[in-house]
Order: sequence, then C-alpha cells, then structure tokens
Amino acid sequence: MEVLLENINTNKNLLAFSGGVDSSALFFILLEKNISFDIAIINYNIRKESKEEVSYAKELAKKYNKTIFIKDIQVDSFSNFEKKARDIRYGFFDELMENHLYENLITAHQLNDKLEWFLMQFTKGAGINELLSFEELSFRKEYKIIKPLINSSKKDILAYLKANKIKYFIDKTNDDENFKRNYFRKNFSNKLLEEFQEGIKRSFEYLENDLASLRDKIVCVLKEKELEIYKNTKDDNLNIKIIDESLKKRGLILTKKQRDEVLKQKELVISHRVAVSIIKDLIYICPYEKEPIPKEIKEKLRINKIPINCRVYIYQNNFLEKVIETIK
Ligand SMILES: Nc1ncnc2c1ncn2[C@@H]1O[C@H](COP(=O)(O)OP(=O)(O)OP(=O)(O)O)[C@@H](O)[C@H]1O
Repeated sequence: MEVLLENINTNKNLLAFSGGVDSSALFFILLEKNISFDIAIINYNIRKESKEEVSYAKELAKKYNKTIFIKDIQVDSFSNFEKKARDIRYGFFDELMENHLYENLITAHQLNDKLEWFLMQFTKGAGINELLSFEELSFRKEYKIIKPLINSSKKDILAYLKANKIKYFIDKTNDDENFKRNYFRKNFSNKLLEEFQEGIKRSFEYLENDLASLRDKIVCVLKEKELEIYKNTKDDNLNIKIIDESLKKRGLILTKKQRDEVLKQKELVISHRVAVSIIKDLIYICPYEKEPIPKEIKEKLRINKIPINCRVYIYQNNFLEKVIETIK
C-alpha cells in the first residue's frame, strides 16, 4: 500500500476519523509511523451504529493518548444529506483547526473516492479542474489538508486492516444507490479499480502534472488576509480556474451558471459572500462587505478603479495604499 506522508512535517495534526475502513486504517498507520495527531469525529445520528463508532473513537483515543473532539448533531432529513454533512464536517474542522492551532487536517480519502468523483464529474460535464478533486495536498483557510491514502485502493486498505486485525465499521448507507456516489462506486469505480488500478493511478498522475503546468501560469500579485489579486491571464478558461480555486479555499463551489455570469458580467457576488471582479489586467477576489465609506476614500477608490464590490473590504482593512502600490 502506498502511504504518502512527505507533507506531514509538523506535530499539529488532526485526523478526521469516522471509524470506517479508511480512517481506521489511517489511524494505525500514523501510529506506526510515529506521527503525532489528535482525532475529530462527527456523529450525524442517522444510523444506529454511529454511537458505537463514536465509542470506538473514544476507546482508541484513550488507549493511544489522543485528544478527541466529538460533534453530535441531528441532520433533519436525508435530502441533500451528503452536502449538508460535508458543510457541517468542514465547519467543525475549521473551528478546531483555528482554535487549537492545528496545521494539518488529515483525511482518509483513497483512490476509489478519487475515481468515483472523477467519473461523477465526467458524466456531468467537467474540465480538468473539477475532475481532479482529491489531491494529496490542498489548502483551506489557513491550514493544509493532507490525504496520505489517496494512491491506495480500498482493496489494499482492507488487506492492511485484515493483516493487522484492526477493527472497523462498515457504513451500510454506502450500499444505498439512492446516493449518486454509491451508484457510481458500485457500478463503475470499484470494478474499474479491480482491473486497472495501476493505469488509473498513472493517468491521475499525468493529469495532475498537466494541471500543475497550467497553475504555473497563474500569478498572484497581492494576497492580504482574504483579499487576492491576480493577473488577468486574458484566457477565460484559466481565469475561471483561478476563481474556482480561490472560492474552493473559501468553501464555495462555482456553479455552471455563476461561471458563465462571471465571464459575461466581469463582476459578481457569489453566495452573498465573496466578490469576484475581472477588471482590465487584474482579477480581484475578496469578501463582500457593506458599510458606508467616507467620501474622500470613496473618491480615491474610484480614481484607482477598485472594483465596486471589493471597495468596502479594502477600505475596512486599510489595504488601499497596498493595493494602489501593487496595481500602479
Ligand atoms: N463522521 C465523520 N467524522 C470525521 N471524519 C469523517 C467523517 N466522515 C468522513 N470523515 C472523513 O472524511 C473522509 C472521506 O469521507 P467518506 O465519506 O469518503 O469516508 P467514510 O467512508 O465515511 O469513512 P472512512 O474513510 O473512514 O472509510 C474520511 O476518510 C474521513 O477522514
């Protein structure tokens, strides 16, 4: 099994632990490799086994002297459950990472998850950026997300669990084909990986290299807190990629409609939260705020052609001089 640990270069690690196949294996792999970490688990209370999974997490934490963070919540309905669960999960992780000064969030995503996502996006209509979603290393807010098992298949992970007699839980909702993800998993990704694991891994590697070459063309001229200013690449495709990635770090995903609108209107507020403006040679991305601005500053913002939706944030944070210096 290929375990990628090169990016873990700190003691401040938090493992997202669900008690399932992948995170149970990862717990013991990290222990084996003497990597220091704590764990976080969310109980959505939609399956009766979830209490036992939390007990298992507590048991492991106690035995191996780990701090454990538990969030107990009640998700009201199954509709759009995966999205709701993900939002709750990352809200909880964001809070823990910030409050306890963790630097890396470690998740147990693996190759089957990556192929499943790829195929789901592929059948929806997607470009390289959307197809490749599970990278070994990514960034969110002020922290890193690391996926050490992303090159290992479920089959390899199960073999590791068996060889080491490690307990884990099987989430029965994984068989429920009403979840689109499970439909893809059962009918396509698992079968393809059984037969073509090495080729699939190589293809992901080539595609990721292509994506890295594209990323080299992206130039960020200013990053201050949540304000980012990039050079306009004059290539719609690449500009959207820049915007997409920045929004992803902020926990937002651009819809097809929004993506077309940004390119058409050049100025847009996404989900009432983030302002995106493509103005001449630059792309501005920052939180969208509303507040009166003093008249003389308003004038200065206008003269310097600062995008309307970005003005308040730049004013509030005293970034105007820095922005002017950068764009002149
Ligand atoms: N309830 C949860 N609490 C904490 N972390 C979770 C939870 N559910 C998922 N994760 C994290 O997100 C990753 C991907 O989620 P996914 O739904 O694919 O995993 P899973 O099948 O529920 O669990 P596992 O990865 O342990 O088999 C998990 O590997 C785990 O690191």
